[in-house]
Amino acid sequence: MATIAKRTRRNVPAKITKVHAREIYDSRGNPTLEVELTTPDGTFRADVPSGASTGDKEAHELRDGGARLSGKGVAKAVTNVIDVIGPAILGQDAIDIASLDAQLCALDGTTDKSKLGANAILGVSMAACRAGAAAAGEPLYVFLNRLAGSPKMVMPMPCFNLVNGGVHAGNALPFQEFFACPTGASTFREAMQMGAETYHALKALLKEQHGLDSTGVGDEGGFAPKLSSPEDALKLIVSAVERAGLTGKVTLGCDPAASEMYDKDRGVYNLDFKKPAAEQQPENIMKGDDLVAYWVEMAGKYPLTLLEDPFDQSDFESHAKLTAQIGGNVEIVGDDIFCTNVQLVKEGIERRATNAMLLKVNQIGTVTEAIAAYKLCVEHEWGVFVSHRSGETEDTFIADLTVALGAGHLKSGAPCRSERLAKYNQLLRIEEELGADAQYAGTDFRKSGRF
Ligand SMILES: O=C(O)[C@@H](CO)OP(=O)(O)O
Ligand SMILES: [Mg+2]
Repeated sequence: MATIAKRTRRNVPAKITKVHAREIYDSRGNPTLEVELTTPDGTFRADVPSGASTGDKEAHELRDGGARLSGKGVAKAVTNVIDVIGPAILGQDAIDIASLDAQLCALDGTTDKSKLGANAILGVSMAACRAGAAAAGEPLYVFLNRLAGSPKMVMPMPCFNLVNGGVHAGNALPFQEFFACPTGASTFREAMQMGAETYHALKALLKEQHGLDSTGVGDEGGFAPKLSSPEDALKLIVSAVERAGLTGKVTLGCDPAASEMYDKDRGVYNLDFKKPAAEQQPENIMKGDDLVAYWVEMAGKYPLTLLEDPFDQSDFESHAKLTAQIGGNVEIVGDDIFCTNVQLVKEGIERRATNAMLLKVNQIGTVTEAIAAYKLCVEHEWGVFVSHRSGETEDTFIADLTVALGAGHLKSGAPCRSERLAKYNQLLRIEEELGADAQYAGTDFRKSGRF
């Protein structure tokens, strides 16, 4: 950590002198929010991402009424930042993130941030962290590490989303994300190379087996081939890993985003939900227990190390059954079921629903609350998997946050497309800056906050 140690922490107040916001566009071509916060150290920017397979209990993303071809705008959220939040926080110290975030929550006054918008609030919270880091004279990841009181900064194991399905792609694949996880790398740089090589091997395989038109990509940069069987996707990644000469070093992960395939009225999971009714097969309509058995089978057949949202967000029972059966070997991550919300995570811990939480800052709306959810997980020896959203920007905040927390793993899509690579490339820079002190999580990726 040579470079960092040489810096002297300034810790001068970072009085906020101006708050500005504007509408920009995300990686899906939809409007999203950008915030700029000015202190004597300069102007600090943060962009807010946006999800497609959102959890029912996520903090409220404020969108304007009416539909444009590019999706609903965020003009109201922009106005809330400029006219409501700005005047209220002028003169505040951006170094004191906890107080600032508490003030933002109080100003909103609702439990789901629906008055001002979680997007408006989060943009200010993230930009303030950047201003605070500048005032302290530290890189963002060091500032966030102290803010979280996390014992160790760790380079995360990146989970590369190589095959896209679900609501992120136009194919018939029911599961949303299939990951290649370079657990066997020894540095983050090597993990990146493994991810990129597996990606290229997969592209070549897809061309050979499914033709040129199979190499189009989904929302997160992974390929979206015309497959409908999830097992075919798992097999393809196993073959790509083999072709890249990385067998044993790269394992698999999957986020089926099962809330999307849950038929509430019938209480069943429909793995053919993207197919016309006439083509749906009875064996692909499953009850909770059938799907538990399906996942146990998949974990036995494939080198699966991580499984996110294997059931609907309301189905704590099936989550708990699966965690009891395979949780020792496979990290079972809750995304829609917890929404980075301390109250929901508490319930999950009591019911032993999973053994890890997905952390998305915009699901809860302030950096402070996301850190609180992280701390609760660490106390209970749960994993914390940091995540981008399917609608992303060039903002790299989550890269710094993941290192800062020592969360051990993150997902930021495929190793292609700049909004995804922005995070991975920032991690390459951080690893270089940490120098000899950089520790890569690798096979220990589940030891979030306990390295
Ligand atoms: O389900 C997820 O984990 C995410 C990110 O990959 O997708 P979205 O942002 O659409 O919710
Ligand atoms: Mg998910």
